[in-house]
Amino acid sequence: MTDRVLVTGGAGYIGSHVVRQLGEAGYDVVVFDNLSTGHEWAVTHGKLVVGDLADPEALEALFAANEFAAVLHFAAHIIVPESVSDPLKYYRNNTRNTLNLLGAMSRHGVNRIVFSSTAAVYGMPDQQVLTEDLPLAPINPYGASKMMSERMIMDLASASDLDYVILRYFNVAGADPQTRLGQATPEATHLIKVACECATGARDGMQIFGTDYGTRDGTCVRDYIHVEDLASAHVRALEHMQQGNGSEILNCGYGRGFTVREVIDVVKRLSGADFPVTEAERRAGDPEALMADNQRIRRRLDWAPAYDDLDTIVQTALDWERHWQARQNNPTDQ
Ligand SMILES: NC(=O)c1ccc[n+]([C@@H]2O[C@H](COP(=O)([O-])OP(=O)(O)OC[C@H]3O[C@@H](n4cnc5c(N)ncnc54)[C@H](O)[C@@H]3O)[C@@H](O)[C@H]2O)c1
Ligand SMILES: O=c1ccn([C@@H]2O[C@H](COP(=O)(O)OP(=O)(O)O[C@H]3O[C@H](CO)[C@@H](O)[C@H](O)[C@H]3O)[C@@H](O)[C@H]2O)c(=O)[nH]1
Repeated sequence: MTDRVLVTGGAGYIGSHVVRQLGEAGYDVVVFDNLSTGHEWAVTHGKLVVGDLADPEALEALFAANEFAAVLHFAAHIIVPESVSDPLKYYRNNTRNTLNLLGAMSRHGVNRIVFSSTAAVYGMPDQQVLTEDLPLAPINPYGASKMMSERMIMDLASASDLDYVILRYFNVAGADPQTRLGQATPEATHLIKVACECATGARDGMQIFGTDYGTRDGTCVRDYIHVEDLASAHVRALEHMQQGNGSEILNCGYGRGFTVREVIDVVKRLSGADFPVTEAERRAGDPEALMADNQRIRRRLDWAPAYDDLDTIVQTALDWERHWQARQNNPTDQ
């Protein structure tokens, strides 16, 4: 059995951290990415094939040229408000292109997949700590596009020898502690990224979306997971399938949450910067509080986080942000 693995979207934020850990674990990695939001420099291990999942010929050539032991599928569009205004863009790239990928895997006998899903598949649940067997009720096309992809994967698995690990990420943040990788998406909307851009002077200020929630300080609660811990879950998921342990659906989070105000306070304290923060209306589609019940991933993958600390998450994000801005200002000085 070969240990060559295909990583779609491996030039992006989360995929690039996973590629680094896979490379360090000895896997032979092939990244397939159209570089729409990813970066060539972010592929630190293996080979990058520039191509689009919407292109059947490129996919066919990729699978004909390589014998893959498994696929890790990250490639997607990820901006929730954009999915509301342009839903077909999300169904095309997230749902239809997952169908294209599953078709190529099926034709070429590749029978293991790790899939990047999201807490957005749960929608606006009544409870705050979420288990994997809750009913899925996404409230935006992004979440729906991922739920439909999950369903296709499960249906194909029922009809074939496909094994899968569906990972439902909660709020991913932080960066490689050695600042080799980090979130480099232009016009990012994620809370910790936005606050770090304010702290380092790349933005003048930011808003808190909603201060009248029923939480301890009125702002939304989220379960922030360090990208390195999320990456290690992927390596374990791959090993789990390679050892013949079958398919899983697993939440990826720490099981505790922080409010928006608490996150901003940590960014201010660690950076020493006091940037302007204004209070604004609730953002459409924001659930009040989301936290992962992570008992299943701990048990099934024997996964234990190494960075479960908000200061560590924010410090690595701040270090990356400073590095990334210096690099953009002096592109030759890398
Ligand atoms: N960032 C989060 O907090 C979060 C939370 C839950 C789930 N996810 C999921 O994790 C995955 C990775 O997200 P990310 O934050 O690293 O985003 P990202 O935008 O940094 O990475 C996505 C990568 O996929 C590539 N890509 C997109 N469409 C493609 C296509 N048609 N063909 C080939 N390559 C394509 C992009 O160029 C990019 O490198 C996504 O599936 C996303 O839905 C992310
Ligand atoms: O400038 C900002 C940005 C965000 N927020 C708030 O901060 C919280 C977190 O927002 P954000 O970082 O945008 O993440 P989410 O909207 O929770 O979504 C992320 O986490 C989900 C899983 O929980 C994934 O499904 C999504 O893909 C991913 O973007 C929310 O209450 C936002 O309203 C602000 O108040 N101001």
